[in-house]
Amino acid sequence: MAILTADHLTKKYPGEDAPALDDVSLSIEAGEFLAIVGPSGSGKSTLLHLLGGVDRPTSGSVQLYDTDIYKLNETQLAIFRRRQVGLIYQFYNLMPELTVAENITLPTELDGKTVPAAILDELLGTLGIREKRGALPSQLSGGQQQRVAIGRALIGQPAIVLADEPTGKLDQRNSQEIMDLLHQANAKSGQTIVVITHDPAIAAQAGRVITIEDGRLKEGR
Ligand SMILES: Nc1ncnc2c1ncn2[C@@H]1O[C@H](COP(=O)(O)OP(=O)(O)OP(=O)(O)O)[C@@H](O)[C@H]1O
Repeated sequence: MAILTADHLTKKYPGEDAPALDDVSLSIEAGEFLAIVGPSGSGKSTLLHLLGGVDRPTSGSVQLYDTDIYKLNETQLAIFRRRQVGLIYQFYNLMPELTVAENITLPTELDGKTVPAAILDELLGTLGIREKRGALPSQLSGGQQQRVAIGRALIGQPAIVLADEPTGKLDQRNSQEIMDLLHQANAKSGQTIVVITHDPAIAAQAGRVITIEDGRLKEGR
């Protein structure tokens, strides 16, 4: 069953001649682990942002479950994104003044809900950062910060997790550990995951790989 369907997505940034993304259509199955690869500047991040409702396309549509997300107004889209999309970035993007536990529970709390203590505890344990729950991001290594970001993305069991070069700043061992956590969420909970990567070894572990070149979708496997 397709969880997400992107139809004829085109994105032209203001002032740019060529579109960053040019008529891309794809569908993502529930429970898929998809890697997006391609040269620098080819449009991978632009595609990821459009899949997650972070930016708006110039034309085309994205349907997540039965919601045509770009028909939503800004407020509706922000709420939808918070509930249905987990975002992970290369630079972690944690709130510096919040603790590990507070960073992870923030999206849920913004929704007016509380994360049960046992669920938070289990997730912290899975991520291997239980003893860091009261620490601030500045007191953590890069790998630990990315674990927090993964926790924040997974806690609400979103429809889809979108990760933009999640291991781009990490050494090989930490990179593999981060990927193992994402694969574990995919295998155990059926979490649908899309990862942009430049690393062939990481792409090789995905269930499907698509290639973006010059804003267009090339053949994948
Ligand atoms: N906000 C923006 N305004 C104008 N142009 C942009 C903007 N964001 C991206 N671009 C341009 O769109 C094209 C695609 O960028 P994008 O970041 O999607 O590529 P990418 O494949 O993710 O690159 P990288 O692998 O280097 O992260 C590039 O030419 C880039 O310069």
